[in-house]
This record gives sequence, C-alpha cells and structure tokens, in this order.
Amino acid sequence: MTTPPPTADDLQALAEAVNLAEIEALGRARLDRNALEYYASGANDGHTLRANREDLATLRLRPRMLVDVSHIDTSAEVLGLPLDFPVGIAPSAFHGLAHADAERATARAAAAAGSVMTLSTFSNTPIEEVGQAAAGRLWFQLYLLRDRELSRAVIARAEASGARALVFTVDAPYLGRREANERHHFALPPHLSAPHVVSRAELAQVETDTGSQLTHYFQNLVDKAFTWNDLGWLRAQTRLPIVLKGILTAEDAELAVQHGCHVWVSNHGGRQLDTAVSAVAALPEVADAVAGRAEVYLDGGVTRGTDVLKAVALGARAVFLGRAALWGLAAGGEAGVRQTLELLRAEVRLALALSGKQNLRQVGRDLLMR
Ligand SMILES: Cc1cc2nc3c(=O)[nH]c(=O)nc-3n(C[C@H](O)[C@H](O)[C@H](O)COP(=O)(O)O)c2cc1C
Ligand SMILES: CCCCCCC(=O)C(=O)O
Repeated sequence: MTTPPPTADDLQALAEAVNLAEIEALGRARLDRNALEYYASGANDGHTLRANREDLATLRLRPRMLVDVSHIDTSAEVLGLPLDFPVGIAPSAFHGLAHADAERATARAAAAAGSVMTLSTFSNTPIEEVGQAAAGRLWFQLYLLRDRELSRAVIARAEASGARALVFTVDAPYLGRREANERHHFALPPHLSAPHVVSRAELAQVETDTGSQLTHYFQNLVDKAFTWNDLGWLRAQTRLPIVLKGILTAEDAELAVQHGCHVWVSNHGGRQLDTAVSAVAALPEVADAVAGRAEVYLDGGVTRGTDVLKAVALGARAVFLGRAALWGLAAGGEAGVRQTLELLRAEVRLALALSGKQNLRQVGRDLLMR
C-alpha cells in the first residue's frame, strides 16, 4: 500500500511535537501493518532492541556546576565533514514505505540540518538522485553481494554520486529473524523497487506465500563467505574511507583498525542476533581497543540529547539514527526528518549546558558514573 501524503493536520501535529517519542507516535499511526512491522521489528524476542534504549537511559550523568555555559558549541566532524551536531542518519532500507519522496526527503533534511545521511544498498531511490538531494552530505552503505561485478558497479555509482564514505555492513551475512514479518509475509508494495540491486520483475519472482519476501530475497543475494581476508578486495575497489558497521567487540575493533577501517558500533537496531550486547554497552571496549587510531561511531536506541552525550563520553565521534529518522519521514516527509534532527540538536545543546560543558571536546568518561 502507498502511505498517503501527510495532511495539513498531520503537519500541524508534527510541528507541535516536543520530542522524538511524539514524532514516533505520529509516524507509526500513518503506516500500514506491512511497513510498520518492517520498521519497528527486532529479531526474535526483541531483547537487544529494548536493551539499546534501556542501557542508554540507565547510564547516569555526573554534571559539573558553575561553568560559563553562555555559549555552547555542538559542532562535530566525521571523516573531515563538519557536522552541526554529532548526529547522522543510519542506513535503512525502503524509505518509500514511509513517504513518496523516500530517500530524497531524508537526504534533503539531513543536508538542511548540517547532518549526514547514509544511504542503504536497499534504498528505493537510486544513489544518483539521493546524491543531488544530499548536497555532499552523503555516505553509502554496502551489502556485499555474491555478484562481485554488481557490487563493484554499485560502489562506482556511489563514488560518482558524491558519497564520502563506504559503510560496509558486517553483521548481516543472513538476515535476523523478524518474526512479525515472517508471520504476516512482509512484501515490498508493487510501486517500490530496490534499484541498486534488483528490478521489480526480479522481485516479483521471489514473492512468496511463506514467510517474509525480504528474507528469501536477501539470502540469495548477499555474500555469506566474505571474511577479514577478503577486505583487501574491497579496499582495492574504492578510494573512499571504509567504515565497518556492526562491530561489537574489542577483538573485531582491533582487526578493523589493522585493516585500515573505521568502526561503527551497532547491533543493527536489535534486528540481527537477539540477546547480543546493547550498542552502548559494547562501546567502551571498542573505543578502548581502537585507542584513537580510527573514528568510532554508534547507533542503536538513540532518541535523546543525553543519549548522544553518553555515546560521545564513551568514545563515539558521532551517533546515527535508524528508526527515529524513519518515524520522522512517516510523520511528515522531509519536514518530519528535519523536525527530528532539530529537536535532537536542541536537546544536545541543553544537555551540554546542564552538564557544565561548552563543547563536545570537553565530554569524556568523567561525565558518567562508573
Ligand atoms: C527498517 C530498518 C531498515 C534497516 N536497513 C538497514 C540496511 O539496509 N543496512 C544496514 O546496514 N542497516 C540497516 N538497518 C539498521 C540501521 O542502520 C541501524 O543500525 C539501526 O536502525 C539503529 O538502531 P535504531 O533504529 O534504534 O536507531 C535498518 C534498520 C531498520 C529499522
Ligand atoms: C531484501 C531486502 C533486505 C533489506 C535488508 C535491510 C536491513 O538491513 C534490515 O535490517 O531490514
């Protein structure tokens, strides 16, 4: 089904939202079951999905007092790209389920907010169009396909479209089992396709009466045999910095650095291995292992300015929003994603000030209770 365009009432409700939870409620209410379950679901029992949020919320801050906080600087930088605040958009498939402008709208909002958008291999919009909308604020997420020639072609298109980093997702050789999608046979509606990897006609061939269309399709497409030994092949395909997304241990962080990669701490929003460690709980050991030799990012459960500060305190240079951006897109297209980013930026500013910090460089582990 097509999500109808937001009405004037929808946009009014969006403008009145005071936090990301309210935008989430607005976004959820506009989606049909197929789209809502795809966006919202975690793997299996959803333990890791919930732990991402809970572990961020239960970390306690140690604010300092009587500091001059009349000027607050939220600016940050990722791989040489200046950000207005340390928040980007994580890659997520199928923005067309939320809004007709799909990834173009998300990219325009990220650019307007001085953020950065990571485009999924499984976007509904070709990277050439998203590159235009992102105005230089674009990274590209790669699922390595069994068809290496197709992978190579997708990487070349990403480079030509102005992507500034290649985010290689390493936590999904198979797709985690999102049981609601299996139960209700998730399928991409007929008006949407995944133009980097498949035509609508090919998708139709994998439509199935049993389980999620997505699982069947993904299993055939993605390379499951790729190991650390193959990273040299990927390095040879691109001049872009490579970020490994899905790292959760010191051991893998060390290997990532040895292979010349940056590190994105993530459990895929709790959608892959259920009961895997929460992203924020994994962050300290990863940051310690990297020890400043590469950039470290985090995603998973970020919905508050204090979440952003906690991740920075534990060693992340920036955090990325998965579902929060999708709820914004569903609630109001480009305006919804902008509102999401603007609210979060204001929260980061206030959280810095109330913690007695003037900028992110002053945020370290001493901001957190041990
Ligand atoms: C609907 C949806 C689709 C996703 N698609 C992708 C994807 O195509 N590639 C990828 O690397 N991660 C994907 N992710 C994972 C996100 O990049 C990110 O790791 C996760 O959503 C972060 O957690 P959060 O949603 O709590 O912010 C997806 C997540 C969601 C919710
Ligand atoms: C057949 C399309 C599969 C897209 C997978 C996107 C993803 O990573 C997710 O978590 O969902």
